[in-house]
Amino acid sequence: MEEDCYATQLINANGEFNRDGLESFLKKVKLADCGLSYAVVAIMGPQSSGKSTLLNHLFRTNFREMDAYSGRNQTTKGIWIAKCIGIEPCTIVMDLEGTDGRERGEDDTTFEKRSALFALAISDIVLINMWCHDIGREHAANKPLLKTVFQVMMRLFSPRKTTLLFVIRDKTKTPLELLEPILREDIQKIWDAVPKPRGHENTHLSEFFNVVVVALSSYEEKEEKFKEEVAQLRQRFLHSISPGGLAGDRQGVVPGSGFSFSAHQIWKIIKENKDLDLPAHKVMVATVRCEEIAREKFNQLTHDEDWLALENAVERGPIPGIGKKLSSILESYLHEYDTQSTYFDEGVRNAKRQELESAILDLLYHVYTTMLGHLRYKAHENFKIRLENSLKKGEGFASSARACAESSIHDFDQGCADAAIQQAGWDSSKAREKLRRDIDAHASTVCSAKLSEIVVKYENQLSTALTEPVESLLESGERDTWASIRKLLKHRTEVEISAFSSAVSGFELDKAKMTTLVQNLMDYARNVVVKKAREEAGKVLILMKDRFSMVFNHDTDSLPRVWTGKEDIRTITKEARSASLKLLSVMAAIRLDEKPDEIENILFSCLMDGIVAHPSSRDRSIGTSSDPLALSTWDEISPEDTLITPLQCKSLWRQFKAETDYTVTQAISAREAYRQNNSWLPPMWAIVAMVILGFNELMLLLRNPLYVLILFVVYLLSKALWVQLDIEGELQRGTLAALLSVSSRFLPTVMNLLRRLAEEAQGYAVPKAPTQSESVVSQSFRQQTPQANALSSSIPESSVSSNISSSDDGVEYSSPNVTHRRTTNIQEEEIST
Ligand SMILES: Nc1nc2c(ncn2[C@@H]2O[C@H](COP(=O)(O)OP(=O)(O)OP(=O)(O)O)[C@@H](O)[C@H]2O)c(=O)[nH]1
Repeated sequence: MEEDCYATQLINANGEFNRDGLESFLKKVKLADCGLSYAVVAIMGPQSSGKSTLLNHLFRTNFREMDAYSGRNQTTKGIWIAKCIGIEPCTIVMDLEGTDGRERGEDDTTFEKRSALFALAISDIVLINMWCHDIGREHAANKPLLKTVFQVMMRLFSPRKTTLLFVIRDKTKTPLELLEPILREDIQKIWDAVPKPRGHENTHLSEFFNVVVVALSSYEEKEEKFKEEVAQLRQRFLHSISPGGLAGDRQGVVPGSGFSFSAHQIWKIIKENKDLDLPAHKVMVATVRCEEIAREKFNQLTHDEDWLALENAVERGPIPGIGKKLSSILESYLHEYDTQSTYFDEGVRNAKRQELESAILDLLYHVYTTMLGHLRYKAHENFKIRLENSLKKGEGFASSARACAESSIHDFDQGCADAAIQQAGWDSSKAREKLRRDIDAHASTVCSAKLSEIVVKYENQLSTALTEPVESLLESGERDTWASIRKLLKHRTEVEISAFSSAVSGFELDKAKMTTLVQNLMDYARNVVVKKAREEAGKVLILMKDRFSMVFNHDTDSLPRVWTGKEDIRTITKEARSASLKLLSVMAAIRLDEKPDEIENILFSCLMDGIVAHPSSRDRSIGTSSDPLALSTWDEISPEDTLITPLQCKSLWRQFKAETDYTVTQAISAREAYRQNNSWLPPMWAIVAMVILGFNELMLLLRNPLYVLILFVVYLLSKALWVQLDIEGELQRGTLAALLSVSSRFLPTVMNLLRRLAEEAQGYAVPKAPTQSESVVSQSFRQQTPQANALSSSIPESSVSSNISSSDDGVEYSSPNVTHRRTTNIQEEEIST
């Protein structure tokens, strides 16, 4: 199939540029792929001078030719363009509207000039078609054309060399060797006559043009010869752009991809009648085209499937080797740009390449920063896990945090290097700093938490080690209580601080921080003691009563005291109160600073020595400066260390005394009762009086044996009654009670005794009756209430037998001793509560 020349009208008769037509034509001839390897040929000459016929034979195009039989009418309007068939490299030929045409008249001069300028601006070879018979003629048709060509050539302001190929048509028998000098002379004359711009006055024609002359036989008369000569001429167009070829120096040539834009711009400038600066135009074309190529490449990238997949994937997580992938994308698009822009002006090309690279990098930067975000997050999480594992292994916090931070940041750096694009030189230092800050913040949080755990642990240990011993020491209320507490506090604090220091050594805390923590621990220990002391001070009255009861009710061997009448209750009471007051003096203030004070002396002098002890003296004492307890502070003790103020001490002492007085009273009652119970014999003076006054009767009895027998029988009966009536037991409950009891039971007992004697005398076997003492004791035990049982179990056995008896009606009653024990037990219950 024969190749098409794609003839297209480039500019119509009205001077309108067919941009779309040209684009379409260039696509068909694939000029963009040619780069700079293409040539442009134009033909100009008088109308109907056989231009189209020549081009069609020379380049196998199909420009419209005039029918030889229809007359010499204009066939080519405007400028047409077509591809030369079979000419390498790609050659484009332009057929210009003929000059000097009858239809256009004088006005056509403008179009002639414009089309001539256009042809000269974009063509490498310009064919000037002329009749042979015009050579040497003064008014030849080609002279105005040449003048126009030279004039417009001046406007290009370019020393570009274009080949002017003069094609002499219908050559005559005159040999070309004779015609050519004449033609060149004509050309030179015209050149000389054309006004030249400043600086080009003496410029030679050859600096702008290569002038070549060929002559062809008449197509109409010697067609075969014509075709033969045209075929020869065609050979000169093959590889016309090669060195030594027919084309000019091609300095203004633009790459094939810019041809359309360039041609359009040139025509625009020509139409606007502006000066056409070809070098500037070349730069302008390069700028526009490079921009177009760069824009096209950028758009292609934004729709690139690989890129879009990468952009989506990076949102979901880190992508290994992303830097290389991004680099590859960048390189491939820059390479395409380089390939397509390679023939444009180097300066422009490089500038636009940088712009394209920058735009692509801006696009890729988002992916890079997202990737950095993933890397930073991952490194941060890894740091947390590593630190936790390291701490679980028991390694020191500071060294673990350091090592984990270094390895996490190292991982991040490696990730950054992996994500980096070589061409970009992006800076990851900000993300690195952020990661460092995050790691430091996390390490700081963990450090604080771990330190808090350790601090709490040692605080608890301190609390455990101090609370109960301090409580015990305070409740002992000894003179050296506070010295012992200070010693205990110092010892336990030292032990715990030593252990604490070892425990936190791995944190590598600075000296100030360590000092603060140790001080806090010391303060905590002190506060534990203070808190305990305040707590104990709050229940000092109970403790004092407890102490009083302990001392009062127990002897020196800590055995429960029995009030036998021998005890010195006054001394014992004083001792017990003294112990309680000592406890109060211990509880009155916190003495952790080893400063001497007079609290104990003041309390003893004021309260034990009776200065303000009596309630009646209260009103007189309070408010007087002479009473040391009429104050709300102790002299040597700061308000913070004061647990019980002097006024409170006084008040507590009054309350204490009031509540313990009953105990003392009970003790005194018990002692008196014991004494009475154990002294049933008459006083010594009565016995002596009885012996002296009854001496005669005694002697009388001793002298008469019957009296002695009667006395013996009376003794026996009396003894029997004594035992039967348990008179000794009755007397222990009091004389009056004994008399009443014995008198009420005397007669029945005597009767019972006599009855039994009578029965025994008559020989009846009388069952043995329990003895009075046995029945009384068993009855007594049977009739004891549970409370009495409890009481009896809490007091000595000897006391039970002597203090508990039963009445005739079976109701139990207690001696004063029993009452005293009840009181004691009630106090004990209060203390234990
Ligand atoms: N005498 C002569 N006539 C020719 C020659 N070549 C073509 N012609 C005739 O010239 C007439 C015009 O031919 P075209 O090729 O259309 O001429 P043109 O210059 O393209 O015409 P326009 O495009 O209208 O300017 C036709 O009738 C051709 O037969 C030639 O070599 N000698």
